[in-house]
This record gives sequence, C-alpha cells and structure tokens, in this order.
Amino acid sequence: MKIALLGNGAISRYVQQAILKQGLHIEAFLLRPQRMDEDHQSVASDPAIVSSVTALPQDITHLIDCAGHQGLAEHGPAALRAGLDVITVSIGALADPDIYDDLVSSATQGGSRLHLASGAIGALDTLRAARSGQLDSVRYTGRKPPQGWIGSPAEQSLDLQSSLPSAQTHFTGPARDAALRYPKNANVAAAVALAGVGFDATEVELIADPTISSNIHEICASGDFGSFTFSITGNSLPDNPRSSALAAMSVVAEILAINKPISS
Ligand SMILES: NC(=O)C1=CN([C@@H]2O[C@H](COP(=O)(O)OP(=O)(O)OC[C@H]3O[C@@H](n4cnc5c(N)ncnc54)[C@H](OP(=O)(O)O)[C@@H]3O)[C@@H](O)[C@H]2O)C=CC1
Ligand SMILES: O=C([O-])CC(=O)C(=O)O
Repeated sequence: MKIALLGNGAISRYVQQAILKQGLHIEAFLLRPQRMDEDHQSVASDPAIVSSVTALPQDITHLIDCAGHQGLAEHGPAALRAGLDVITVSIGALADPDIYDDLVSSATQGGSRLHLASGAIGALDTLRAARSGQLDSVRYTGRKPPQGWIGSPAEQSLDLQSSLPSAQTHFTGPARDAALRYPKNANVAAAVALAGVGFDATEVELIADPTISSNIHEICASGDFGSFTFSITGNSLPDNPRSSALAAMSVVAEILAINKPISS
C-alpha cells in the first residue's frame, strides 16, 4: 500500500499522525499549488509534494481525500481513472449528480474503487441492512455549537458570533440540498442518505445550539426491520470546531481495513 494524502487540514493532520503510529508511510501530498512550499517533513520523510494526480509517484496505490468537496471533485476522477483506490471523507460531493457520475465512470474505467469513510456518524451498517427490506423513513438531525456553523449558510439567518438565546434550526429539507449547501458541515447527511433511502428522501434538520459544546448527530429510521434511533456526541478536532474527531478516525479505520484479511 503506497499512500498519497489529498489536503493538509485538520482531518489530514490527524490521519498523518495516526497512520505513522501504525507503521504506514506517506509517500506523497497532493496540495493546492500555493501550498506546495509548506514543510511536511515532520510527518513524512521526504514526501513528494505535487499538485496533480499525474505528478504523483508511479507506485502510489491509494489516494486519501481529506480536502472537502472541491478536492474530491478536482482530483478523485483522475485518481480513479489512473487505477488508484480513493478513500474519501468528502461524501457530500456525491450529492452533485455530475460528480457522482464522473466518479462512477472513472472507477469503472480505471478498475478502481471509491471507499466512503463512515465519517462523524455511526449506524450506517444498520441503514444498509434495513434498506434490503422496506425502509420507510430516515431522518437525520445535525446539531453543533454556533461556532461549528461559521462559514456556512447558517450565517445568513443567524448571528453566530453573538450568543444565541436558544437552539435555532437553520435548515430543514432533503439531504441533497443540505449536502450541496453545507459542504463543510453536512457530509453526515450525505452518508446517511447513501446508506439508506437516498439523497431526496432523507429528511435533514440542521441546528445551531448554544447549550452544547460537542457535535451531536442523530438518526431516526423506521421500516420493515422495526425502528431505531442513533445518537452520537462527538468531540471536535482541536484544529477545526466544524469537524468531529470521529470523522478523522474513520479515515484511519478505512486505511487500516484495506490490508486486513478479514473485514469487520
Ligand atoms: N464525512 C464526515 O463526517 C465529515 C467530512 N468532512 C469533510 O472533510 C473536509 C476536510 O475537513 P477538515 O480537515 O476539518 O477541513 P480543513 O479546512 O481543516 O482542511 C481542508 C484541507 O483541504 C485542502 N483543500 C481544499 N480544497 C483543495 C483542493 N482542491 N486541492 C487540494 N487541497 C485542497 C485545504 O487547503 P487550503 O488550506 O489551501 O484551502 C486544507 O488543507 C471538510 O471540508 C468536509 O467536507 C468534515 C467533517 C466530517
Ligand atoms: O464533523 C462533523 O461533526 C460533521 C460534519 O462536519 C459534516 O457532516 O460534514
């Protein structure tokens, strides 16, 4: 397994430290051209720093996308066409039908696969199993402290900088709209949609809540299997209040799963 990392933000930095502890090496970083001069020696010995898939070393087998929707849309298809497996946490990008189709046709062409990390949520296995029967309804609620929504459309309806008097809903609608409008905040909505009833039938509510200090994600689903409610209170990454630590951990888990003879 020869790994290249796409992006060098909060999730990428967590992944770098975690996989090095597991004895895996980072062979290359795929970064924006203006980021190529930054120092990455602390986490990888002499990595290649490139700004396109074609410039990656020939022996790279996996591209790990920690760069968000734009990064996946820009580099994912080229990597898949070149035969690299791609692991991504930028799942909301798949809500755009053009990007989705491009990723599917590129993987088919390259004989490669796109692996979706589970991200900041759990219970996706339950949804996947439940949809084999009739899955009637799936509702996802994402709740973060006000600062977790900074830089999102929540800013248009709420003053996130001053203290909100109470929890405020700033989005209700289908998962497709949530994922496309909140590229840094609603990847979980996309993961829930893809595992369950799809982007258009999954109902989403997004809430800025001044009474909490963690990111709380909840799924309520019902169908032939019965019903379930899943809730997780996720700590943020120290470098980015928007992103839960579990999202970065799920990327690490996905990388480690690739070399295991038994997948669990
Ligand atoms: N599935 C899930 O549950 C979750 C998914 N996410 C997704 O993960 C993404 C990353 O999160 P996080 O690490 O916290 O965010 P950060 O903003 O800390 O890091 C993003 C990194 O990606 C880089 N980047 C962005 N676009 C490109 C590009 N086109 N080419 C190369 N590099 C690029 C940024 O570079 P620069 O600084 O130059 O912009 C930056 O280094 C989020 O945007 C979100 O979409 C996040 C949390 C949970
Ligand atoms: O990290 C989280 O808690 C969730 C998140 O940002 C996303 O779904 O994009």
